[in-house]
Amino acid sequence: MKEIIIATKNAGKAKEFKSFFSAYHIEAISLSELDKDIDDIEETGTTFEENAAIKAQSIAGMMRCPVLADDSGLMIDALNGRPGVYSARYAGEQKDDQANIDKVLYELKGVGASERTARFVCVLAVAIPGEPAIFKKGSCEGTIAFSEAGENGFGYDPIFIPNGYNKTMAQLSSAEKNKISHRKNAIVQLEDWVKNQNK
Ligand SMILES: O=c1[nH]c(=O)c2ncn([C@@H]3O[C@H](COP(=O)(O)OP(=O)(O)OP(=O)(O)O)[C@@H](O)[C@H]3O)c2[nH]1
Ligand SMILES: [Mg+2]
Repeated sequence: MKEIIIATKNAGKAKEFKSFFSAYHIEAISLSELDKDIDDIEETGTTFEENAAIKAQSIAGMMRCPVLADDSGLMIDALNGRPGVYSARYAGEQKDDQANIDKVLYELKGVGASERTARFVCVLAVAIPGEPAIFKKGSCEGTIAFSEAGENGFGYDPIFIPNGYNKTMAQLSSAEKNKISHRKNAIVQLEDWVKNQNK
């Protein structure tokens, strides 16, 4: 089976990429599965695009093969787009999903249902040694719940209610999430490139 390296150490993302790529008979390999120990890549950018490019290009340079990276996050209108690019570390360097959720719910105390609009955003960057990077962006619109619900997914999924649903992303099955997510909406735009990897 063909393989593609995904420049992520996030187990939740890796699981979703494995599922997307298996449909094309490609194995998505995350950084945690490589034989080498890869140091954490500093995400010094201020946009999803910059951070996705930093992650994809640094691993492509090291491995000398095409690499896909995902930089993603949750943008909440009532918080002026925060946590945004800082979603993983919103409550501190330890990247604690529960602490991040608690911080968002605290900051949205007193904010009414109609003001709790938000979206997940995902930017994918493909770095191919010697070629310009390819970028694709996907989003998923929704609202922030008043409390957590659900066990599936990762990150902020327990407090994000996608538009058209009355449950959180974490209450959807992974198959349901993978049909509507920001990641899915970005990856479908890479379909031609993905299919070419298998030739
Ligand atoms: O509920 C969620 N469902 C999702 O589908 C999702 N996608 C992203 N996020 C949040 O945004 C951060 C990304 O930050 P990020 O792109 O820097 O990734 P990361 O640092 O976790 O891993 P890496 O890929 O950089 O190794 C993540 O940690 C999460 O907090 C999500 N939350
Ligand atoms: Mg990161």
